[in-house]
Amino acid sequence: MGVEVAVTNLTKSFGSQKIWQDVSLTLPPGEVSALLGPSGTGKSVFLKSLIGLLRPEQGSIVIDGTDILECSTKELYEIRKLFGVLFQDGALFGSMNLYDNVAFPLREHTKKSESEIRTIVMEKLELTGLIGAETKLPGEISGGMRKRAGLARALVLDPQIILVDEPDSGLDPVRTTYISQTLIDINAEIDATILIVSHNINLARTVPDNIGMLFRRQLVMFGPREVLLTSEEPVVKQFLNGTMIGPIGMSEEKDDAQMAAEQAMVDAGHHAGGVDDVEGIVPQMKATPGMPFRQAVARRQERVREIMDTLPYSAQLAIQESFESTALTEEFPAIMADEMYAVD
Ligand SMILES: Nc1ncnc2c1ncn2[C@@H]1O[C@H](COP(=O)(O)OP(=O)(O)OP(=O)(O)O)[C@@H](O)[C@H]1O
Repeated sequence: MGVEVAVTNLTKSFGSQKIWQDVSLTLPPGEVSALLGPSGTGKSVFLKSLIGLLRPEQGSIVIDGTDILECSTKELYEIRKLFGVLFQDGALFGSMNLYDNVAFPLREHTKKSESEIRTIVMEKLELTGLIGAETKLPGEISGGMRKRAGLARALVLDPQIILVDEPDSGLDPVRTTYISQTLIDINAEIDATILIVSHNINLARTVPDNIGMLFRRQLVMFGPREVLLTSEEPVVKQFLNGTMIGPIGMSEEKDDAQMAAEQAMVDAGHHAGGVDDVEGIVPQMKATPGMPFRQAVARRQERVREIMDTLPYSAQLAIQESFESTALTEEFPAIMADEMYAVD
């Protein structure tokens, strides 16, 4: 199972520009979490901080029991081996075909034979739907395939934590759904802790077990998906519905006068953009039939049950509903459902 990542009171600035402050969240081991937020709120900076590429000036990041802001360079090197990272553009080597790109970390960091490498590379290419494309160069394939190749490469060293920076960027909605499905399948297959950074609304609604949101240099919230998806917080509602009405502006935060002017336009019949308000919860994606049972589902139920009392009432109702429907699906074996619902 993947490891826990516990972030406490993390603050990061560049010179006098504060990116975010006092960010605290825990990525539950083996679950899929997403960090949302408008452009420029520091989501990528957060990912880079987790892997030690950027250094926040305050707080702690404890991974597998080690605070990476306090540890030695050698310890950080060891901790980094737990990570697989998918950067926005896939970060592939343009002169290498897909096979060699995916094999690269194995050739660089292990002493495995070429036949062992072949077995691993082909397994990851199959998991990411790239069998048949091994000999293609990155320049000869679509953006979606490049992302999947980047994902395959991020998986070859059996990471326990996978960081994914905007898996949807540059992809059409259908390809975004495919990569979303791939992320869920990977979680089912290797039970790694996954953090996805995105501003894609559909992905946010359907993929993660837990969701957080950055806005105005703060972590607005982080918790089980139902908390954010049922939230009445104006910034969350605006973000999830993609409209112009709300605190998120074009390039910077709005002032009250601008918000009032925009509301007046809508009251006069102007369309504020976005889809019609989506209320309630869209079901979470499941692993593709034939994949292993996603162990995170049962673990999460147990965990969420323990913190249920601390959650907003609307989230509690949605969680209860999802527990009931999960217990009725094949993904959640009946025997486990019985254990879950046993009275203590
Ligand atoms: N190395 C750096 N040096 C100085 N400023 C930086 C550095 N990296 C990022 N920033 C600044 O930090 C802020 C947050 O950037 P970041 O890329 O993390 O935002 P984001 O939320 O990921 O945005 P997007 O969704 O558009 O990718 C930006 O103002 C950016 O200019």
